[in-house]
Amino acid sequence: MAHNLRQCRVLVKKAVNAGAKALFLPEASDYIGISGAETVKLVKSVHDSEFVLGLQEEARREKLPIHVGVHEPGLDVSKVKNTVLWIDEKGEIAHRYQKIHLFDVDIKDGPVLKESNCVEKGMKIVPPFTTSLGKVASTICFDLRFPEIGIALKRLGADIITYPSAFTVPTGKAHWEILLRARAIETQSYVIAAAQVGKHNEKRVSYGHSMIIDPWGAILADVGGIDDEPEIATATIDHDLLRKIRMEMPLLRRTDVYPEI
Ligand SMILES: O=C(O)CNC(=O)[C@H](CS)NC(=O)CCC(=O)C(=O)O
Repeated sequence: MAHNLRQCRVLVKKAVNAGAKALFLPEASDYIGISGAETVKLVKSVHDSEFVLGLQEEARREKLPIHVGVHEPGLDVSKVKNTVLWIDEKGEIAHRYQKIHLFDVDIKDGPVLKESNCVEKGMKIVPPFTTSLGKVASTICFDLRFPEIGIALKRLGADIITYPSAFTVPTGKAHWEILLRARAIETQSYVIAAAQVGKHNEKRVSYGHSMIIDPWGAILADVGGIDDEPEIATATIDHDLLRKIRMEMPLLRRTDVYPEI
């Protein structure tokens, strides 16, 4: 966790130097455990986590909001919550989302992960919140595969939908970019997807390729192949473009035919 905090502090500096208005960090930026048991053993509440306290200090000092994925203690002590925090420019935790869809897979010759063994699932969509970039909405990683949550967040007013992630390499190669672009196109929103990259331990490697996508589906940034060091990407959020795309091609839903989500 101390190492991850050091890496995040470097990214904060880079974001400040780039003139960024906010910094978006990946899912589980505090740590990736080698097992469910280790994930539970390492968890700390935000009040005791040197990782979260350190980022709050950075946000306050640099007046830079930070959106970051972490683990928090579960209601059941044998589990954790997989959450993302919006730390505002005063260093306060102003918003929090808990991952709804958990990653339980058993792929032949591929990843076998059962997130629900050690993670409690979130029970609600958190409405988009106002920031100096526009209205930001949070989801996490595997949520990306469920268009419903993106569409619900768009209906609630999102301009930017975030997918902080730690995708596996095979699923990342096959699906990451196309899913992100699809979510941006169908919601006519910016998509910001900060992604873990590289080897965490003997069992886990993350695909990387943090991306920023515009509401037309164009990739504005793509950084971090699996051998790369942590890096940031920047892009401008263009509210005229958001308005233009939404006006020129209104996506009026037929909720008289299928249910509203
Ligand atoms: O393990 C932690 O502590 C943090 N959580 C994760 O890394 C999660 C659960 S294992 N990863 C994903 O959801 C990847 C999804 C994915 O790769 C896909 O949808 O293809």
